[in-house]
Order: sequence, then C-alpha cells, then structure tokens
Amino acid sequence: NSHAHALNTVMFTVEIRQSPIDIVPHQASRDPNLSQIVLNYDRCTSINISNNGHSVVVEFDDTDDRSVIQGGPLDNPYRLKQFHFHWGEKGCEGSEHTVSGNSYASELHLVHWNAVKYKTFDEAATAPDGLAVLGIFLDTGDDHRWLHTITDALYMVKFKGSITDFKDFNPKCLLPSSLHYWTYLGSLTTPPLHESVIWIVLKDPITVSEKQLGKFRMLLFTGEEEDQRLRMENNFRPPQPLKGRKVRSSN
Ligand SMILES: Cc1cc(=S)c(O)co1
Ligand SMILES: [Zn+2]
Repeated sequence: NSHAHALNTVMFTVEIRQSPIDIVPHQASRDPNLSQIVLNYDRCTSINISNNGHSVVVEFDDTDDRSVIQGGPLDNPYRLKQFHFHWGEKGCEGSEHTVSGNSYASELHLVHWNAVKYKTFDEAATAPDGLAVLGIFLDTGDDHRWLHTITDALYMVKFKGSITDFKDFNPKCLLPSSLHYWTYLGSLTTPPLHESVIWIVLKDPITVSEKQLGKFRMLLFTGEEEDQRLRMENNFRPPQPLKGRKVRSSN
C-alpha cells in the first residue's frame, strides 16, 4: 500500500531584530546625521478606544497623511494608526524598553506605518521598514493633566472586545518637553512579533500618578462572557538580545 508522504515543511524564522531591548545610553552612538523627529498631529482624527485583550488602544483615521511622524531615522512620513500602552502591576516595572537595566512604570507606543511604500497597514507590518513606533516612558509622580481624558474612558472598555467612540483626542498632549531620542531596528513586542519596526524611543519620560496608572490595571484580559476575570497587568515583553545591533542617539 502506498504511504501518503505528507510534505510538511517546518518553517523557521530567524529572529535577529526583536524588541524591546535594554538601552545603554553611553553605548549608543551619537549620529550627527540624525535630524530631529517632527510630529504633525494637528489634523489627527481619533476614532475609538478599545480593549483588544492585550492592551487599550486608541485608533486614528489613517486614510490620508493628516497625522504623520517624519524626520530622524525615517526616509518619509509614516501615518499615525493607533496608540496603546504597556504596564506592570506595581510602579517599579511595566515598560518594555529599559534604560541601563531600569524599568519605568509604563510605556506608551504610538504606531505609524509607511503608506508611501505600502498600500495597507497589514502589508507594512510585515516589511522591514514598514512601521515606526514612537515609545514614551511613563514615570509615576504627580497627576498628568491630560491623561485623565483616557483614564476616564477606561471603565467603558473594561472587557476584552469592548470598544467605544473616542473623538477629538490629540496625543500631542502626551509628549514630554524634549523630543531627544534613541533609535534602532526592531520588532512588534506582541505576536506575531514581525521585525518591521523602526523604533524611536524618547529619552525623557512623562509623569503620571499611581492613581491614573491604577485605572489601567482595572482593565481585564478577559471578555464579559468569560467566567474567569483576569486583570490586565504586566502586558509588557522583557528585553530581547541585541544581536549586534547599534542603537543611535539624537543630538
Ligand atoms: C502594531 C503593534 C505594535 C506594538 S508595539 C504592539 O504592542 C502591538 O501592536
Ligand atoms: Zn506596544
């Protein structure tokens, strides 16, 4: 009898540019050719806020170049698609990138995609120069005067799969005073971990209060219909091997 030979080829992806990483400032090379980054968010259109079971996400209208990031390591403008956060269960950890081994309480990711070279976000998300993610550290201290707009809406997206309108929010209010940054080539930090991200991590954190951060920890990983309720916390990936990559520093 004939043997059915299944041609099951096993595919291995070689992971050489994974994120996040530990950033060691004095090992980063100051690159005079690195211009400042420019954020043109004034005409941004926020649409909704949702809980996707990994984080809380605010999405934007990315059908044209109304809100883009450019300059720095980027060859062309990248369109703002969404922003989301990563956080811990207590103040001392929660960020994804670390600085000389030190974590911040949380990290905000503003996700942009290269609409000049690629037709859709999904196509860009698998290309080596497809995405540009701006990372901003959150430190704990005083209340952040604008973050309450987001934390006041979190009760509406407590459960995985929940979504609600979230209009007229401009994330420019979440930026620190300085746009000095580190940049390196990396990946998404959640599955499918595509190696498609040009990372731009701001050196200066913003400050938010423990009370405001605590509201993120009331979110759930689980859906309303599930009997198990799992608090959404520690949704951060630990630092990954640098594998010889160079981190550059803006002036
Ligand atoms: C697209 C995207 C980017 C990041 S950094 C994330 O955590 C999830 O999805
Ligand atoms: Zn992220």
